[in-house]
Amino acid sequence: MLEGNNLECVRGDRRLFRDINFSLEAGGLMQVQGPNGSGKTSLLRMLCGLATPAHGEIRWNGVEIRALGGDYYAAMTYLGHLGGVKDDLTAIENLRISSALGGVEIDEHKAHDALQHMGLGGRELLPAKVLSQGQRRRVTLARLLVCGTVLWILDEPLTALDTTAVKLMQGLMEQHLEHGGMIVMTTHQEIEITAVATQRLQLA
Ligand SMILES: Nc1ncnc2c1ncn2[C@@H]1O[C@H](COP(=O)(O)OP(=O)(O)OP(=O)(O)O)[C@@H](O)[C@H]1O
Repeated sequence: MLEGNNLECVRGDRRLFRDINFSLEAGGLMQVQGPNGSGKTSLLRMLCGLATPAHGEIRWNGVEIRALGGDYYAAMTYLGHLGGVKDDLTAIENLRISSALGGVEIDEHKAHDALQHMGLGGRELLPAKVLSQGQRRRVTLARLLVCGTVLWILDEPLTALDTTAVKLMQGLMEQHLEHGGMIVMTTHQEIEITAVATQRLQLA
């Protein structure tokens, strides 16, 4: 279970939010919503330990995430809105390296299969710089097929995706939730995801 207790975020001289509370259980989806600049990315960065709350705490299965360290990272995958795809590496290399950095080593065959599943068949060996924005996003999202983590934290995962890829992601996320996974995500796009428990966290 992921819990946020009385979370507060201060950026520069601005308080973006305070008193944010939630708990997310197996099979649960939390959609973080709010206008540009309301603090959605800041909240997600807190939830994956990249930023520290000005106040409050984040717990994973009852333990503060900073105390858990590597055990938390083994359970969680964070995909930031920039994607982190490296221009000079091929799609396969990008996927294998980002997976390894996330603690999961995959061979070329597995990377190939995941990229093919994401509709990138025939593009796997091209340097990422020649891929379209939507194709680059698909390379980033292919991580979800190989990571094996229970908690996905996704910042604007649907940006630049066409309708086919949005449907693919919808299916992938629903399958993850059906199997007891958890997802925290932001999106400015409309998407209906079936989950046993969906909650919306609105930032002002
Ligand atoms: N390191 C920082 N120092 C000062 N201000 C920051 C810093 N990082 C973010 N901010 C500010 O915090 C606010 C919230 O940023 P954040 O990226 O969390 O918003 P968001 O809700 O994700 O926005 P968007 O919908 O545009 O992605 C913005 O005004 C941003 O400029």
